[in-house]
Amino acid sequence: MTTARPIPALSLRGIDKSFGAVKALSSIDLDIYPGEVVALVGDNAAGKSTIAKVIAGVITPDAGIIESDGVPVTIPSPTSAHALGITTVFQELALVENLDIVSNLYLGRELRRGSMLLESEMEEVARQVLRDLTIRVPSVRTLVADLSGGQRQAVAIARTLLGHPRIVVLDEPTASLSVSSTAEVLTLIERLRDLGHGVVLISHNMGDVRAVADRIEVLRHGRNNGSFAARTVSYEDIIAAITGAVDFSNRR
Ligand SMILES: Nc1ncnc2c1ncn2[C@@H]1O[C@H](COP(=O)(O)OP(=O)(O)OP(=O)(O)O)[C@@H](O)[C@H]1O
Repeated sequence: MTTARPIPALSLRGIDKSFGAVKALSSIDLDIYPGEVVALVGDNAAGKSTIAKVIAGVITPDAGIIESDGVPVTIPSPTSAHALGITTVFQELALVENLDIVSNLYLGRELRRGSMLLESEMEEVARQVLRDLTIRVPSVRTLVADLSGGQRQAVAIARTLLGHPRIVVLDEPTASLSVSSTAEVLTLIERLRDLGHGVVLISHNMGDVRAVADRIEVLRHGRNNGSFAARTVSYEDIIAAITGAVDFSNRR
């Protein structure tokens, strides 16, 4: 007896996107399942960030179908992405250095009663979110300026969780992090999966990808070039797919 796979939380089919003469995406397919880390890998200009932006509602595709839980949808804006339970943490972290963790978590969506900020309520939720993700910081009142790179990335990810997303897209979350900070962020990604989120991990770092991904989707020149189970694929096959040494475009 075979067990049917669940319906993807988000499914992209035949997504095209051009910027003038540059065809950034050509008929891209991508499925994101709950409780799974799918890594999106590929060389520079392969189209990874463009896909992240399509999912985030930052850019609109020229063609293709997007389904959320099997239902056709459009994602014309970041607000509509949020409404579908999609949250994206882009490379350039949008944290404010001279504010503390609580203020950063709630930036632009502070809890208020009338004109009064509900500081202790925000502090309590902040503690809970950090606890759920097993993120260790000196205090929720520590300034972001005093955090390590890994802790900052963790706070940026925790911030997205306040919106109770189903899908978390992480664009190069370990770029420019130290070895120990990278390890913290990878543990956090596993935690997100264990909490049932569908995670899209965009990364150039094959070590990171192989450490946490369940599935690896390779892009080359804006096209799919293979879908691999991370546990069993060889390093050589991934590199061959990324460089185009082997055409894996039918392997889906
Ligand atoms: N806003 C834009 N205007 C014009 N061209 C763009 C734009 N965004 C992306 N592109 C082009 O689309 C292609 C795919 O870019 P994208 O940023 O998605 O690649 P990537 O795989 O994320 O690359 P990298 O790993 O270098 O970040 C590139 O050729 C890029 O120059």
